[in-house]
Amino acid sequence: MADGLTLECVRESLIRQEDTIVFSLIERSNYPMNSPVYVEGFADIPGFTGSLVEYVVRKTQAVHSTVGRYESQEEHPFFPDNLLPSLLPSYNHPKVLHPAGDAININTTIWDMYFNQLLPLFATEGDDSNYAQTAACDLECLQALSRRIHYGKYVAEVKFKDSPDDYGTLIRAQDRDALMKLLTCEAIEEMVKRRVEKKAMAFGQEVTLNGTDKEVKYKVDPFVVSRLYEEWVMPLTKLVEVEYLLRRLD
Ligand SMILES: C=C(O[C@@H]1C=C(C(=O)O)C=C[C@H]1O)C(=O)O
Repeated sequence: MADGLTLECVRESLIRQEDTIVFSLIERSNYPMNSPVYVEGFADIPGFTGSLVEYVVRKTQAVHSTVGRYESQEEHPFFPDNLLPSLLPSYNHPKVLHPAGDAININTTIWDMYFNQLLPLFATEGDDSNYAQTAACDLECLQALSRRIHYGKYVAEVKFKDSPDDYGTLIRAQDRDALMKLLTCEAIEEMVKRRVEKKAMAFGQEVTLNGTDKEVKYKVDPFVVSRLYEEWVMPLTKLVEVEYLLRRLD
């Protein structure tokens, strides 16, 4: 995103990212829970002791880092240790964020939320042995959620630029609670919740050719998607916003 960062274009990006999140949850819902994917040591991979999903995320993100994925300020790896630098020439991604924000990475919290809170809400019980496919879907969900939540840095930057005096006073006082209050817009949050619920209905509807089906079935419960946003996605985005603002004048 170029220098002309506005709240409107930041909000548009968040709206587009809702589509990616809803679709990634729908893709994951094609598989049951497949719990062996999450059991440490189950895959018995030589030289590796974690779970299959951890293996897939680590290896995929390691490859992506060698082609420059994490040079973009919009991207955050789940396992930042030991990532290799990019083999390609720099893409010259515009650096619109304050460099002190680069250190903010809450993917550990996102990982925990996804596996311990969200997945049990929407994955059906069962095991169909599609472990690699399941782990690949989890990776897509995690990346989509991580990108959206860390986009809070852009939200914070644009809000700071729009009202530098109001934010500046609170940043100098390092007043976390007041910053949270100032950046919160409840009317927007209400719209986000309603919109993602509607998207889950529209994108996840089972389409049939005969019009006699009385009960519409959804691949992912629209209420779960709305709850995901209310309880985790928006609060974590705002947490990133506050963390970013606290460092904005460093
Ligand atoms: C993104 C914004 O800032 C805050 C974060 C929101 C979110 O995570 O969706 C929504 C409203 C605000 O509380 C905004 O004002 O648009």
